[in-house]
Amino acid sequence: MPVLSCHGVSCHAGEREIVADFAFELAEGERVALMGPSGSGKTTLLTTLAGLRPPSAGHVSRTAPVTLVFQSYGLLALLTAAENVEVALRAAGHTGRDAMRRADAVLASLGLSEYAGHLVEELSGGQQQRVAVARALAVGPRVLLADEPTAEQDSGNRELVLKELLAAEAALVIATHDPEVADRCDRVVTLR
Ligand SMILES: Nc1ncnc2c1ncn2[C@@H]1O[C@H](COP(=O)(O)OP(=O)(O)OP(=O)(O)O)[C@@H](O)[C@H]1O
Repeated sequence: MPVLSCHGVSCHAGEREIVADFAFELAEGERVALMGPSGSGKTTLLTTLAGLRPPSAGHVSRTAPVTLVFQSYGLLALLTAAENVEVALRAAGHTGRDAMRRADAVLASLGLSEYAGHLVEELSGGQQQRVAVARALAVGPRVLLADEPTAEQDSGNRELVLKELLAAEAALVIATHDPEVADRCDRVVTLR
């Protein structure tokens, strides 16, 4: 049984149809690259699959909570990198010291140890993007949707982000323009 599926999904912005009659199934542990030109609807589709916007037609089924890495990160700028991750861990039921320990470990895995105590607004775009990935991975997601999570990374950090995403025991959809990222996934779904 898929952990996430949708059938006949259409998404509109006003009168304009952005995604048309889209069907998709994501199996437990499967890794899918979502590709397509800029403006083809990848972000629209991911936010719809995550349940953040209703489709204008069709149906989305989820058998597990869905975690989303936002394209624009969605971090709390006046908290530190570690606090951003701890907020997610606390919301998932982890308490004080355990949340701090887990946040430190996941930030370290993404090369951010020395920035854990920095305010997000003091970090570069690429560092903020890795904090957003850390926050998503920290909660041990079963279904993870990541919107261009390597777009702001240099090649070394792109590898780090990809390695950590692929090491997660999660069913994964990665929206990407990067053919090398797509090559590392099990299959590619392309929006036109
Ligand atoms: N809230 C909105 N109101 C109007 N149009 C929107 C809205 N959100 C998205 N769109 C339009 O929908 C289309 C798809 O946008 P979306 O961000 O989903 O594409 P994308 O494939 O993720 O693009 P990119 O690769 O550039 O991130 C675009 O043409 C965009 O202008």
